[in-house]
Amino acid sequence: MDPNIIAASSTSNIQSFSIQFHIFNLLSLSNTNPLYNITRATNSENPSSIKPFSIIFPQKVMSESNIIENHSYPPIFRSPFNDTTRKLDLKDEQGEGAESTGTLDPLPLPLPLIDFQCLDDEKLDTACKEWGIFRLENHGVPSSLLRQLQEHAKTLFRLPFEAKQGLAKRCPIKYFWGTPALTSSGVALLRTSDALNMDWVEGLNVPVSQLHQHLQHIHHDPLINDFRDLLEDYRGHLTRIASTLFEAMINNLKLDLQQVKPCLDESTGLIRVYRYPRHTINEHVKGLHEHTDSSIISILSEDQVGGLQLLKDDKWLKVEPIPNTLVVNLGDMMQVLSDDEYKSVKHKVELNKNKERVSIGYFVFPEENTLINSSKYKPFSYNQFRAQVQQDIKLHGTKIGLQNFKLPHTSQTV
Ligand SMILES: O=C(O)CCC(=O)C(=O)O
Ligand SMILES: [Fe+2]
Repeated sequence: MDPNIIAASSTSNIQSFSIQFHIFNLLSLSNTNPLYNITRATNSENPSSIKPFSIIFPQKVMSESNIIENHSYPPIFRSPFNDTTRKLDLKDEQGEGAESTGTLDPLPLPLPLIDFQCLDDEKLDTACKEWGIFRLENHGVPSSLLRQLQEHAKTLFRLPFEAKQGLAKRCPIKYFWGTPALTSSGVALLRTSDALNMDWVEGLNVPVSQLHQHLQHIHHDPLINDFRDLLEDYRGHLTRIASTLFEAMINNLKLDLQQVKPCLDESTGLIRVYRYPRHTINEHVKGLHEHTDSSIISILSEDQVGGLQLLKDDKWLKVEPIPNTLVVNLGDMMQVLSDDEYKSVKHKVELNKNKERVSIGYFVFPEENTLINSSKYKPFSYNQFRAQVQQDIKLHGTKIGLQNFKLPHTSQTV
C-alpha cells in the first residue's frame, strides 16, 4: 500500500482529526453543508447512498489548496474520496497503471507558426492542408487580458461544486462537467457514470450571443460581472481573428467569399472555459477523449501546464504551451468547405499528474440553416449536422461526424 495513505476515520490519528476539523472550517465558509459535501462524494451519482465520513486520504495532497480544490470538483473527480478510483488506484499499485500521462509519451513537435500581423498565405495554406492546426503569434490579444481571464477562471472554478451548479440563473455562463457535449440549452447531452469513459473536465459554457444580451444586467456576484466583461472583450478579439483567418483561407481555397460568408457566423460563437483536474489515477483517464471539433475554426488559449495532443500521420504529438500565443485548429465544417483539402484535426487532452489545467476555447460555426456545398459530401446545414451528432452521441455514445454525410464515391477520409 502507498505509505502516503492514512485512514482519516481513525480517531486515534491526531493528524486526520485536525484535517477533518480543517475541512469543516474551510467548507463552513461556503453556504453549503460541509458534511454533505464530503459524505456525498462516496457515490456521486447516487446521493441516497450517503455514508459516514470515512475516507482514505493521501498525505501528499493535504495542503489547504488541495482541500479547496477537492471540494470544488464534481464528486467523482475527488479521487481520494471515491470508490471507483480506489479500484483504479489498485491497478496502479499492481503496475498496470502508468506514471506518465500515456504509455507512449509523445514527443513535443513544434506546430507551424503563423504570424497574424504579417499573414503568409502560403504558410497558412500548408498548415491547413498538412496539419489542420497551427500556432498564432502577434494576434493582438493583450497578454494582460489572457492573464486576467485565466485568473478569473481559476477563482470561479475554485467555488464549491454546488455553487457552480447554481450559476445558471439569469447568467449566460453555464457550468457543466464530465462531457463537453451539451444540448443548445447547455445541459450535458450524455454523461456516463463510468470514470474511465467520462471526460475528466469541468467547464463554463458561454454562447457569445447571450453574453451580449446580458451585458446590461448586473449579476449579484461582482466576480461574474467582471468575468463576463473580460469574456466580452475576449470575444471581440477572437471574432476579429477568426474572420481574418477565414478570409485568408477562403482566398487560398479560391472560393467566392460572398457566397461562403454565412459559413462563419459570429453569432454562433461559443466560449468554453475548461478546468482539467490533476491526474490521479491511470493513463486510461482522459481530460477529453479523441475527437474532431464540429466548428469552422476553433481558437484555444491555455495556461502553461500542457495536455493537448493531436494526431498527425497516425502519431500522437504533444502541443507545448507557449505564453501569449493561441492555438488555432480547423473543425469539420472547414474540412467540408475545403472539399477535404483542409483537415479537421483529431485531438485529445491528457491530464497532468501534478497540476490542474485551465484552457479557454472559442468555437465558431456556420449559420444554422445555410446549406454547405461540397463535392465530397451531400449538401447539409450545420443544423442537420449538429442534430446528427447529438443523435449519434445518444445512440452510440460517440460522435460519428462527417462520415455520415460523405458521398459514396468519395469514402476516402483525410
Ligand atoms: O482544452 C483543450 O486543450 C482542448 C479543448 C478541445 O479540444 C475542445 O473543446 O474541443
Ligand atoms: Fe476540440
